[in-house]
Amino acid sequence: MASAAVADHDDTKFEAVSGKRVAVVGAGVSGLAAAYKLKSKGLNVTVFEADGRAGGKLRSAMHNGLIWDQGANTMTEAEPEVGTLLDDLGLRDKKQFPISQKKRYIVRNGVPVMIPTNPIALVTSSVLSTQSKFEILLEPFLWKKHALSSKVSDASALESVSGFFQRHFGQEVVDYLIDPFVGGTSAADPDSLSMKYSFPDLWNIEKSFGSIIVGAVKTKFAAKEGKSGKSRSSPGTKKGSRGSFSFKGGMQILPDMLCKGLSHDELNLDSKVLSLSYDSGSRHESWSLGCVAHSETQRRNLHYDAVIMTAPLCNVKEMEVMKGGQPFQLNFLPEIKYMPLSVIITTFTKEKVKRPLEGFGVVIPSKEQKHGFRTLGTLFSSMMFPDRCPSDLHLYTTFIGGSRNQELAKASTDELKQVVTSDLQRLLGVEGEPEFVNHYYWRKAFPLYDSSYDTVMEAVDKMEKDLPGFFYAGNHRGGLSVGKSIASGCKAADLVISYLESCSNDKKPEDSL
Ligand SMILES: Cc1cc2nc3c(=O)[nH]c(=O)nc-3n(C[C@H](O)[C@H](O)[C@H](O)COP(=O)(O)OP(=O)(O)OC[C@H]3O[C@@H](n4cnc5c(N)ncnc54)[C@H](O)[C@@H]3O)c2cc1C
Ligand SMILES: C=Cc1c2[nH]c(c1C)Cc1[nH]c(c(CCC(=O)O)c1C)Cc1[nH]c(c(C)c1CCC(=O)O)Cc1[nH]c(c(C)c1C=C)C2
Repeated sequence: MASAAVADHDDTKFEAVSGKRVAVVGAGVSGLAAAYKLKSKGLNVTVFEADGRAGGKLRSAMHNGLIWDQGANTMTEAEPEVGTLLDDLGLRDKKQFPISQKKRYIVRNGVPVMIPTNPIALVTSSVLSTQSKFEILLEPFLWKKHALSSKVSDASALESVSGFFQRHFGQEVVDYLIDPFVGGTSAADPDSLSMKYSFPDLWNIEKSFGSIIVGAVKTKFAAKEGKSGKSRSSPGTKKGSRGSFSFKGGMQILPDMLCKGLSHDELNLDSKVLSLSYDSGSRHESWSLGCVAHSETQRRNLHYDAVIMTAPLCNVKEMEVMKGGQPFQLNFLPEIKYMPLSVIITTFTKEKVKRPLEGFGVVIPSKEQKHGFRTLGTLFSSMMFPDRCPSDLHLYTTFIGGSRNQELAKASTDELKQVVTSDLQRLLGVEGEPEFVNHYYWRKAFPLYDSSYDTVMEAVDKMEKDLPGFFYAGNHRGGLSVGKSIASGCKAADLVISYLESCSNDKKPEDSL
């Protein structure tokens, strides 16, 4: 009964906004997820994408029986919005889980060592010295407070990831666990990342419990208790518990399926948004959007009731924005640093790989560059997903650049092929040249969530506050991962619906006059 009442309420709510026109800028996974949600609620959506293809940082390729990803390789289902979307798209059957995904390696003293995944494995592992293992064990008693936190109220908000973990677990943990984790999830280094924005959950745990170990254990128990209570009434809530996954055919399947629901008129590829204008005087469609296609010289102006912006903020900064006929200067948007990255795909015949490793991949800590390594890390793509290449080959995906080596990210395919072959020779014993090489360069792969990121978030909040009906979503807000980008897009769609509903309520008395 209760759920029927809720459904009734929701139906009236959507009736009020159905047919309203919403522009979504950017056909990355956040924009497409937002458009999908809005369309499913009966709104009229148009997606604008500057590129000639949809997907943004999800980009799969195929050639001669090889399948690889040039952008994101895997995703998780930690955000509930992801599970809902996969169900709605009927994509559960296409999910592909990596074989032995828990086997992940870091390099220590020039050789790959498996990263321990539980406390017992940590004790026996050679990743850390005995002293560091004790420091972890004794962290509840030995962790140090932020030196300035008691004097300057907001000083801890600016703390770097390395500073934070150094206080809790010591420098070796930073060098051999945190640095490779950060490298393998953002291509950044722990000195420049902000703890508050990169690991908000751990940052909050320290605020509540002090010790990370105590806080993590207590939070885990509390979550388990919550879950067991829940699972009695609704079985099957452990959908996201199997870790990272891809799709048969690569990550591109996800944007492709999202695009399938959009008609030709609803998805405008090759359409770069150049300007946005808000006019509060208009009763309907108070937003005007100017865009230009590659093939055209003339700008098209189109009208909408709301806008969801998912283009990277560096692109938003270039847009001309007007409010009430006056320029709305975006000079309050700070410059954002981006990580450049090259992704190199190689294949080697199996007999040429003398020491292959099973599992997810290997990341190289910055400290290990002294042994001559120049790559950030390599995913063992065909070990994870054997159908990605013929059975006589190994296919590898190697990442180069990031904050550690920004110049090398820009190098030629030939130079990078040598760099990758040299690192794989040391790590896996590959012999000779790769059979196949593919190179994709991301000039701005990831925004850097550094200590000035609070000014970025403040500027985004200001844009939304000063521009009614404008909502910002995507990987510049709340996290880099595919899952977090989807969640951000879905949240923006919900906010648009609430906003349009409130507009229609405001207009009702006037309408009846
Ligand atoms: C190499 C690489 C590996 C990654 N690996 C993983 C991984 O394994 N797991 C994971 O979870 N995440 C991974 N990520 C991160 C994740 O893929 C991205 O953060 C996420 O896909 C971003 O989605 P988005 O929609 O926010 O942005 P984007 O995908 O960047 O989409 C924004 C879109 O806006 C368009 N645009 C820009 N300006 C305009 C304009 N003026 N008009 C119209 N359109 C415009 C762009 O062309 C783009 O298509 C990886 C990213 C990269 C680059
Ligand atoms: C070595 C460089 C990189 C590798 N992948 C990426 C880089 C820069 C990009 C990337 N990978 C992940 C994400 C999402 C981050 C998030 O916030 O969830 C991004 C942007 C997924 C990921 N990769 C690794 C981990 C621990 C995660 C988190 C999700 C999960 O646990 O599966 C580690 C890792 N990345 C790379 C390798 C070789 C590797 C581990 C051995 C490549």
